Amino acid sequence: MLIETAGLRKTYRSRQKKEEVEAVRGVDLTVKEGEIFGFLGPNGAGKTTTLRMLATLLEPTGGTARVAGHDLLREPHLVRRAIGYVGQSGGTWGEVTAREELVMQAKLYEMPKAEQRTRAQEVVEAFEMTEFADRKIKGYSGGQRRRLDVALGTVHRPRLLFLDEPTTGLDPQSRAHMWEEVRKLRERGTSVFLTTHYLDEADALCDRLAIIDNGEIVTEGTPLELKRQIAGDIVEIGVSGDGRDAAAVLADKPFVREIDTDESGATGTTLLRLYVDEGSVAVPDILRTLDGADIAPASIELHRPSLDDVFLKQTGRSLRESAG
Ligand SMILES: Nc1ncnc2c1ncn2[C@@H]1O[C@H](COP(=O)(O)OP(=O)(O)OP(=O)(O)O)[C@@H](O)[C@H]1O
Repeated sequence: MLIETAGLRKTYRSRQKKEEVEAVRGVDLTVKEGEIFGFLGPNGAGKTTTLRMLATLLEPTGGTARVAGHDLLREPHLVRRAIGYVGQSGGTWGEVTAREELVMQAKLYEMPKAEQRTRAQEVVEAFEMTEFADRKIKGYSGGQRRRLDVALGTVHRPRLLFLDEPTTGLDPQSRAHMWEEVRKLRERGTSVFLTTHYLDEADALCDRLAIIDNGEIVTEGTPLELKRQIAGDIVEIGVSGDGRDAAAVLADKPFVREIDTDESGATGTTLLRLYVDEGSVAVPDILRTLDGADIAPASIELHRPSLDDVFLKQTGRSLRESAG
């Protein structure tokens, strides 16, 4: 295991020690060598706090962890040597060039002088930065700057790279490019632990992920495993009123596993969320049943479970909305 934590906790105390924020409330995690592991959750869920603890930048209030073969609390210096860390955007800026920053980083990690420029060149090529590596950073686009941030984290060839929201604020093309860079890191043998509040990013990029909410892990697995927790399909039906009549007639149907009622839709309507075995078979039957009870649905929609449905099922809220 590359990362193994047990009961990892962090409580922030205000200076007057009056207020306490339980940012991380006992996290048990395992990350395997060679994985892209995602930590998905809404704003304030505790993602950055966990990541900074694992990267030795923040002292845990409780719990234990091994990172890259070393005890996080007893051997932080050995952990530090094995990992790379890229914080939320805003790291690089200024009059120097990407190449100069990379050489600086190599120096910082005490690489022999002869190797510093060679290593910088390798990283420039690996991250396809040749075109702009010798220009001043202040003229870079957001995507170029972010690419440099991540490149800097890899100069000393870490086994494990921590990335805090690597694509936040990037345009779709730069995001796609960043996903490719992260996949290439894995191909070259670097494992990646990243945080994100993008559902599609967690789904497309991560081998495994944990969903965190309110400082606690809600669920963990491969994107496919998580979506399979919601067996079958989801049919969403909009009905006027409180939806009780519709829910009552549909609840008796053998193919309906569960019905959730969501009143947050348009005024005067209710959204019924039906978890069914096979959506395409269920929809005609649902329509017939509603028709038989003289209920005309305002909308009906069939969809395969997404990671948002997993979050919704576990927390009762949509991550799409909570992430802001
Ligand atoms: N230095 C601090 N002092 C007090 N409270 C803090 C501190 N840093 C974070 N918190 C609180 O801890 C909780 C978790 O914050 P954290 O930054 O880990 O969340 P996050 O999931 O990374 O969110 P985001 O996506 O916004 O970065 C939040 O309620 C936050 O306000």
